[in-house]
Amino acid sequence: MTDLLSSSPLPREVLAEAYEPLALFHAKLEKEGEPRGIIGPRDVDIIWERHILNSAALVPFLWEEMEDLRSVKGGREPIIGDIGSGGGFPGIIVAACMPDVPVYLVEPMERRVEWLHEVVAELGLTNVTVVRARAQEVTPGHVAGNVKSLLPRGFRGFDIATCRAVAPMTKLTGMIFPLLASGGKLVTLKGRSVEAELEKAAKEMKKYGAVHPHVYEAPVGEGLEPTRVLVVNKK
Ligand SMILES: C[S@@+](CC[C@H](N)C(=O)[O-])C[C@H]1O[C@@H](n2cnc3c(N)ncnc32)[C@H](O)[C@@H]1O
Repeated sequence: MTDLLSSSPLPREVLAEAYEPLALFHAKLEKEGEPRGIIGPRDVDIIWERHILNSAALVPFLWEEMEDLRSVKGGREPIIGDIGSGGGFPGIIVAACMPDVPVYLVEPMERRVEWLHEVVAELGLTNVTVVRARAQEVTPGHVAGNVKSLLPRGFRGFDIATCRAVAPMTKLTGMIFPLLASGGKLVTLKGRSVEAELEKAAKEMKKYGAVHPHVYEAPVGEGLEPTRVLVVNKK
């Protein structure tokens, strides 16, 4: 099976300098993704669109939030935590597109963690740390002993948390906001039901100091269906 976008110039145009490493990721996904349970059988010919370009739609929003954070963090480089990375979405794509930003991939499942280590090595990504843990185990003040050494010294939370397809906002809020630094942001890919999710999660959002939610339509590439990005600030 061949990816519908493999002969298109679009991936290279959208990904620019990240195209080369992400083409390696694409090749690995095409060959090993389905047998290793990383992607579904119906995804094999839409890896560029559904997984790689879809994840990359988050990146312009991350640059913007990083600018915001840099101005209040006194020049300290913000760190990103991708929570529930699975096969590396969006975390691997974010790391390839932002090679100077430290990205932590937080994923509890051993099989996926093994895959993520391989991907990081094969793509030559030097800004990624794979952390085998549940979100609750990288929460400042409750960091599990076995993951402490993987996180920055004096870890006070991620400045930005990214994620895709991990949980609805009612559940995601309690998972993500405790592991964000104060003033941090959740920047997540969401489906069409995002407004309804936000409405249902009002109580949890209040409890965890999740404020100013904004939903954006995010382009994936010319001729492709856009996706949606939700940005929420931590008080
Ligand atoms: C449906 S998959 C999505 C994977 C990837 N983000 C994607 O979009 O393809 C959800 C992932 O969240 C992980 N996960 C589940 N509970 C978690 C928790 N408490 N903390 C961190 N990750 C969790 C699962 O192991 C799984 O890899």
